[in-house]
Amino acid sequence: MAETTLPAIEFRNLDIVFGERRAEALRLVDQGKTRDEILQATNAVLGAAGVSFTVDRGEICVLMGLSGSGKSTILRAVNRLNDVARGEVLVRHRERAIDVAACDETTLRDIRTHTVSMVFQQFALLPWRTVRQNAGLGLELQGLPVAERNRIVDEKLAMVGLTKWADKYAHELSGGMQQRVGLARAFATNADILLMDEPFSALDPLIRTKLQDELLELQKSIRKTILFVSHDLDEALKLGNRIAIMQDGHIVQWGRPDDILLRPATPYVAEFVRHMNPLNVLRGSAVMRPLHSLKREGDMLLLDDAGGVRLEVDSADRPVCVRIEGHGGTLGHADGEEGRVPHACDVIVAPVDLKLRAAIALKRQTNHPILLVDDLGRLAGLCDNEEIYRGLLQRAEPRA
Ligand SMILES: Nc1ncnc2c1ncn2[C@@H]1O[C@H](COP(=O)(O)OP(=O)(O)OP(=O)(O)O)[C@@H](O)[C@H]1O
Repeated sequence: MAETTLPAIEFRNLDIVFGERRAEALRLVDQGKTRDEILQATNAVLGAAGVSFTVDRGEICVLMGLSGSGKSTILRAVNRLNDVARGEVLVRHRERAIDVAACDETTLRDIRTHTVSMVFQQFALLPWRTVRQNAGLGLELQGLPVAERNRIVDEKLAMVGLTKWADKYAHELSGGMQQRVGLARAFATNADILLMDEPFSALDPLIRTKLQDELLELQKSIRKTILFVSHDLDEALKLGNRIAIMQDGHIVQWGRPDDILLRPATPYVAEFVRHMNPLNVLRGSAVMRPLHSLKREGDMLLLDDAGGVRLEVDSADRPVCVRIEGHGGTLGHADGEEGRVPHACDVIVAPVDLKLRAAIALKRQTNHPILLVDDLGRLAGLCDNEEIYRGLLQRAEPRA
């Protein structure tokens, strides 16, 4: 595989078993026995079974599921804190895919020091060290001289807004601040992969939301690969580029947030998503009527059933102009985040990743149809009332 396309992490048919009678437990896994049956027959706990998925570089992948479903078990396999019974855990390390489950101790140490860094739920700060010393722990293990260490740490403490607290001790900080130290410590090592095991769940809801926002903001510049454990679907949908939903050691669905919301794969997932608010999760691309299903007449696309609103596109399907009941109309370009159009218009053009919330704001403001275009300005689809209602009701258009 070309080095640039190597995923950051790849799990291949991973089984993890806690207990003495591993081989017997694995035989029962192969026979399709459940975790309970395996426990009863062998006294071994099935931590994870048949887990396969990839995490691309720069992606946030969230492992989500009820308590005991196996999220931490999988996360901890990435730096071999858990033994793998069967399968591979490939980690991109120094431009090569290394099977952490099978590599030698020296390589493992190198991976833990330079490639994979962990952020814990309970912050794990050493009480006798200052914030700066805690944040520099990973760099100390890398053997960096103190001046260099402090330079990097101060930079990371600034990133998480803790510059003024560098010389304080953990007990002098609030929970949210302590977790910011945890983040600074993980960022400081320059590891490409961050493992985050429910990092915000010990915090109160307001601080938790704030740290989620900060993480997303930071991620725009740091572009780390993050494997994040959460038992909260709201958090998973907000943070994850992709989400793996776990049940009893198995991954029951792995996909993008909109896929999980619109196409839950099992009743268990459907139960999770039933009460979710789709407004902040769904984007135009997930609900739009795609270009190929719009009616065409020559180089005109009909945007309403009566054929009164017609769009002319060029040879690359880029919107050129619009005609309303035979008269020339104007196209207005909206920003994708806020849902605002700069001037009066008849039809709106917006980025295909327009949030559903922004689409509703635009409709409310103008009541015009919304054309969704890709990065090159080519029409991808139409988002009008029908598509918005469908999204709100979390009903997927049958796949074409
Ligand atoms: N070191 C261990 N020894 C024995 N059993 C373990 C060990 N680690 C995890 N388990 C068991 O494996 C199963 C999965 O645990 P895991 O911690 O991965 O779940 P989780 O989804 O992360 O749950 P939580 O949200 O409660 O942390 C549980 O039944 C747990 O008891």
